[in-house]
Amino acid sequence: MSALQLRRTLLYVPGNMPSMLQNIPIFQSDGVIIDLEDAVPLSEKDAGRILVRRFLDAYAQRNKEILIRINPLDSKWGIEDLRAVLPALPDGIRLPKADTPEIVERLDTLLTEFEEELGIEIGRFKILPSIESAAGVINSIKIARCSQRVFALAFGAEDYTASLEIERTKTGEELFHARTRVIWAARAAGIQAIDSIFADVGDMEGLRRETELIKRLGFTGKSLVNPRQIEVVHEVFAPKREEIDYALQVVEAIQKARAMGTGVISLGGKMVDAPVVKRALRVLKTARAHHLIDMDIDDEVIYGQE
Ligand SMILES: CC(C)(COP(=O)(O)OP(=O)(O)OC[C@H]1O[C@@H](n2cnc3c(N)ncnc32)[C@H](O)[C@@H]1OP(=O)(O)O)[C@@H](O)C(=O)NCCC(=O)NCCSC(=O)C[C@@](O)(CC(=O)O)C(=O)O
Ligand SMILES: [Mg+2]
Repeated sequence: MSALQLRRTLLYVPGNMPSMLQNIPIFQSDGVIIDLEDAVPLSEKDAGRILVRRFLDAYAQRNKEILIRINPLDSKWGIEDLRAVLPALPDGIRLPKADTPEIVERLDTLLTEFEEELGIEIGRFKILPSIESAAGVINSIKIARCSQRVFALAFGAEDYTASLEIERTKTGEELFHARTRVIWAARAAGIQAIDSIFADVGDMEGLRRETELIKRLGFTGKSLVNPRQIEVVHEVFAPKREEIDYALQVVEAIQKARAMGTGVISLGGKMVDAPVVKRALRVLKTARAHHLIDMDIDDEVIYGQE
């Protein structure tokens, strides 16, 4: 069984704020994105990257995935950001404004050069491209496939709406097509899809509604700006007891069907066949990753034994 790495919550932490950085070890998010880009004012770009390097050097017992959002590669800070932070071995780089596959390939090449210089395994540093413009959305399938390092696509709704010169609303109609294309691109490439931030940190019900929506669309996680948002998003992504119970019934039903020599069976009046079983196994793998069940989930249930 392939284990599922949960990335439900990636919390942004501004790289120029020592008081916020120091709490990273205690946050319950699946990962953090230490930001050197938009959260850090121009006057603090240099101080910010030095602070982040010091913080990472001291954070020996890493207990969550650490990504660094560098400044765009074509800005005057991007390469300096990489030079400063990579020796402290973050897990990967979140690349903002990833509008083309070429810019991601350029980062891939730079990461290889740094890995050679540092004498570490080639491919160690991962890439999370941020799709945050119309060009990025259109190119998202090429971006998802252009490097082995790309483990997910992230959507950035704030810059996306700014680039389209439109307002971002809480109902999100204006984001629907872009979100869907980012999800299609990521899923077609077999990688995860991470939704944008929800900026109103006081509106927990709004956050819950948006998270329920983006989960239904197919995102596997969400970027966050405030630690108080973590719990709500984890609650939404956790499979519900009824879903787990139904998934267990589906698996039992299909095993019975197979024993009878058929690939389809009725459960509570509804047809159960391979796609239903596939979804059930997904629920069970997610439940296992949430420690809600401890059984082994066997992909052979879908495909049968040879
Ligand atoms: C939003 C707000 C100002 C609210 O402040 P408030 O003061 O009202 O928050 P409170 O809840 O009162 O804070 C209670 C306690 O938690 C501490 N605390 C709060 N937030 C913390 C945190 N993030 N990390 C650690 N600690 C934290 C705080 O220091 C305090 O600690 P203490 O004083 O000790 O009690 C604050 O959260 C914040 O700055 N967030 C990060 C903002 C940021 O990184 N933006 C850039 C990334 S997005 C982007 O670029 C969009 C995107 O590019 C990409 C995309 O979408 O993916 C696109 O284009 O879309
Ligand atoms: Mg942005």
